[in-house]
Amino acid sequence: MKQLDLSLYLVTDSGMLPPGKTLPQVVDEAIQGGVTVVQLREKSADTGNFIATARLVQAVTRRANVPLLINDRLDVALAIDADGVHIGQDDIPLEEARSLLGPDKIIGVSVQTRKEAEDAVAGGADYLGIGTCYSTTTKQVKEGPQGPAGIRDVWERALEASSHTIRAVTIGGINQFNAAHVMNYSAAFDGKVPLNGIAVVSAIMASPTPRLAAQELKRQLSTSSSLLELRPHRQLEQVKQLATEIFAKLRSTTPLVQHITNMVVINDCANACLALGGSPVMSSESEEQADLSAAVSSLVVNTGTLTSAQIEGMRSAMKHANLHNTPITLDPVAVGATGYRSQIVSQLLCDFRVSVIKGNAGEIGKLAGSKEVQMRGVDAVGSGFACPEKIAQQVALRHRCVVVMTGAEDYVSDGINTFVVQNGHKMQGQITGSGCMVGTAIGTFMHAALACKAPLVGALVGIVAINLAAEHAARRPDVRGPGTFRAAFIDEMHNLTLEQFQAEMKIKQL
Ligand SMILES: Cc1ncc(COP(=O)(O)OP(=O)(O)O)c(N)n1
Ligand SMILES: Cc1ncsc1CCOP(=O)(O)O
Repeated sequence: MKQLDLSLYLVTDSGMLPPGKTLPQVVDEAIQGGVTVVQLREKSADTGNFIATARLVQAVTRRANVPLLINDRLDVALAIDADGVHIGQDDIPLEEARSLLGPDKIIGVSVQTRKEAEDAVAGGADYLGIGTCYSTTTKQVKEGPQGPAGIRDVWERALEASSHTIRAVTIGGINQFNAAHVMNYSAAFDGKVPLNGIAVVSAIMASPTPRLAAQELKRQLSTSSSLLELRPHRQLEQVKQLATEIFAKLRSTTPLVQHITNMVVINDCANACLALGGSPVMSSESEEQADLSAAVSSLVVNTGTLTSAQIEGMRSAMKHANLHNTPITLDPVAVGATGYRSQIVSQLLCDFRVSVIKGNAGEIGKLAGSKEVQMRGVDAVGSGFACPEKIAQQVALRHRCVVVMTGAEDYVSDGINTFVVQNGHKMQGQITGSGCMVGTAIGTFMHAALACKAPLVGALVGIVAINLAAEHAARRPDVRGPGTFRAAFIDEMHNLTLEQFQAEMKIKQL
C-alpha cells in the first residue's frame, strides 16, 4: 500500500488567499500546522500558470515531505512529476489516468454514491473523496449535501467492496466546529472504522492564520479519535462503582450547566440543576453563545416550545459546544408530533455531535423510524415496544451517542452496553416537566461523567438520581398531590446523599 496520510487534506483555492499571503506561503503554514497532503486545485489558471504555480507549491511540499496531488489535470501532474492526481466523475476516466500515470502514482477519485464508490474501488483508486458532506460556497455542487450519515453509507459500501483496503476522506463544509462530529458520525460499522481524514478548502485557505487553522483541525481530529474510546464494554459492578464516583464528583465541582429549554419547565429545570449540585444558566440568545461556551461545562437542549430565535440560539450553542468538546444532552421533546419539529431535530443531529439523547418512547421510537409507539402532543401513546432495549440501542448506534428512553422503566444504551433503571415513582408522570428534569439531571452529571470517560454512566447517574428523589418525595407525609410533590421532588434532589444513591440504585444490565 502506498504511503499516504490523509488525515488533514488541504485542497487549495488561490481565490481565497488572505490579504498579503501567497499560495506557497499559505501551503507552508498549513503544513506547519499539521496538513498531511495537499491538492492543488486551480480552476481558472491557464496551463502555463498552473504549471508555474505547481512548481512553487511543490518546492514547499517536497521540503516538508508531504505529497502534492493535482486536481483534474494529468498534463500538469506529468509536467511537474507530482505525487498524483485527484479526479472527479466528469474528468478523465480512472483507467486512462492509471495507464498514463503508472502504478506508483496516487490517484484519488471523487464519489457521491455507493455505485460510484464501487466503481472507483474496482478501477484501482488509491483513495476516495466522498462528498459533499455539508453545503459549501466554495464549489457549486449538483446534488444537495449528504450529511455525515450519507457519507457513512457510501464509506461502508466502499469498505465492503474493497475488503477494507480502500482509504477515504470526506469533503464539503468541514471546519473546526464540525470536524470531530463528521469523523465520529461518518465512521462505518457501528463507529468502529473511521474515515482516514477530512478534506478542507476554506477552513484553511480563507483563514488569516492558516497554521492555527490547521492546528485546530488537528486538535478536533484527535478529539474524534478519543471519542471511539468512550464506549468500552462495561460490567455492571464497574458501572455501579463509576456511578458512585460521578455522583460524588458532581457535588465537589458545581458545573455550569447551560439550558436552552422550553418556557413551561424553565424554572423547574433551573431549580433541579441547583438542587442536584449544578449551577444553571438559561440563555438562548445566539449572540452570546460564543462567549458563554468558554465557561459552560455542559449544555442541555430541549425542543419543547421551539421558536425560530431559539433554534438559532441552539445552533450557535451546539456549534460552540462541539468546538470545546462540551457534552450536549438533547431532549427532542415531541419530535414525532409535527413535521416541523422532526425536521429541526434531524437537522440538529446531522450538524452537531450530541453526547446523550433523552426522550420518551414515542420520541425515541420516532428517531428509530418505528411506528410501534407514537406521539400525541408531547406524550407517547400505545402499549409500548415489544423490545424497548433494541430501540434504544439502535438509536444510540445510529447517532453515535447515549440514548435514554424514559417510561415505567428507563432504558439507557450506548449501542454497546444497555441497562434498565428500575427506580422512579408514578407521581413523576403527574407533574409537567418531569421528563425535562431528567434531561437536566443527565446534563448536570455529564461533565463529571466525561471527566471519567463514561458518558453512558453519567446518563445512568442522572436518571437514577432524579428517580430516587421522586421515590423519596412520594414517601413524604407532607406530599398530598402533584403540587406538594413538585416542591418535595426538588427538595429530595437536594437532600439525596451518596450513601442513599449507592444503596438504592436499581440498575440491571441487559
Ligand atoms: C479530496 C477531494 N474530494 C473531492 C473533490 C472534488 O473533486 P471533483 O468532483 O473533481 O470536483 P472539482 O474539485 O474538480 O471541482 C476534490 N477536489 N478533492
Ligand atoms: C472541491 C469540493 N468538492 C466537493 S465540495 C468541495 C469544496 C469544499 O470546500 P470547503 O471545504 O470550503 O467547503
